[in-house]
Amino acid sequence: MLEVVELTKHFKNNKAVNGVNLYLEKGETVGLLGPNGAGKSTTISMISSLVKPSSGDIRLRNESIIKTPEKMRKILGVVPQEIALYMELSARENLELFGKIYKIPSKELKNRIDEVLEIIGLKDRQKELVKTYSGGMQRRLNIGVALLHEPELIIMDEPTVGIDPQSRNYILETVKRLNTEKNMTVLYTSHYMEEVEFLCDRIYIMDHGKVIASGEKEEIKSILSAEQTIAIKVEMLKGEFVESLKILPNIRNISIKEPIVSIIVPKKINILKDLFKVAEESNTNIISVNIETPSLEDVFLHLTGRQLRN
Ligand SMILES: Nc1ncnc2c1ncn2[C@@H]1O[C@H](COP(=O)(O)OP(=O)(O)OP(=O)(O)O)[C@@H](O)[C@H]1O
Repeated sequence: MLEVVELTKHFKNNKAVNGVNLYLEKGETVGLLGPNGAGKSTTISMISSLVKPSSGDIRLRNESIIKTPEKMRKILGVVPQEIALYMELSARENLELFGKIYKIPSKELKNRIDEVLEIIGLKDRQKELVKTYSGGMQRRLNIGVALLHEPELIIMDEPTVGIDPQSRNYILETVKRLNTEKNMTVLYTSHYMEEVEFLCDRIYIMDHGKVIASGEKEEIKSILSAEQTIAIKVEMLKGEFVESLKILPNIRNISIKEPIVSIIVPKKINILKDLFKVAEESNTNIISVNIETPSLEDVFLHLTGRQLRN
């Protein structure tokens, strides 16, 4: 349905997006993951024809839309990162106003607004002013605006940033429903691994303007299939214990979230004997040892050497 080819955007010397290739099939939910500044928003802005690419192409059903952005706008709903609503109007009034901007015929508009209010769960509060809404409710209305013209493709730019967990779950469930019940194609941008793991079948990981990994969720996780994460919970964490772990052979990575030390080691290696020896020598009491399958967070750490949320 959508194909992005060697897309590039330079802001003076900054290569914000540097040769990105990606595609979306109809009905897919695809995640675009990456830390702050990775180039996700710039990529989305080019797909939405808000920013002109320096080079590369964006194709909708095999047809370049860079010179004909109106073709894209017709089928595309964009949920921006920032709240773009009129605070002094009610939810219904906001939807009426945006419906007119989108030129939805007024006969149709009433039904569309009723349906959208149902989807975003704001039917009962539709007459209240947006400025009295919680952050989560405003985000839901932001999504509602993008759904008004029944888009085939929806692009969401970090739609759950800074909201309470309940609203966040509601949004995630709504996106899932739009995909399964309406066969809506979704491009979902986030720097929360767990959201992308929950929603998306296929994932692109971006860093420094480039796609550094892409594929089916399980495929991406299998990057680490030859390795395993071992989480060691200790009674009291001592520097000596960590230092001795560091010099053990075969340890790929050590991360600490007190009182748990997580290490990544090759699957074939039996590290447990060494682990208990090091604990004994440093007078460390091990409470539990858990062998875990790698998460997307581990994959990101492995690929970039950095934690995602820094
Ligand atoms: N209009 C602009 N002018 C100059 N530089 C820009 C502009 N927009 C973005 N950039 C730069 O491009 C790079 C990528 O930014 P972008 O916002 O696309 O990243 P992101 O992955 O969406 O991050 P975030 O999660 O913070 O939104 C950053 O270095 C940013 O400072």
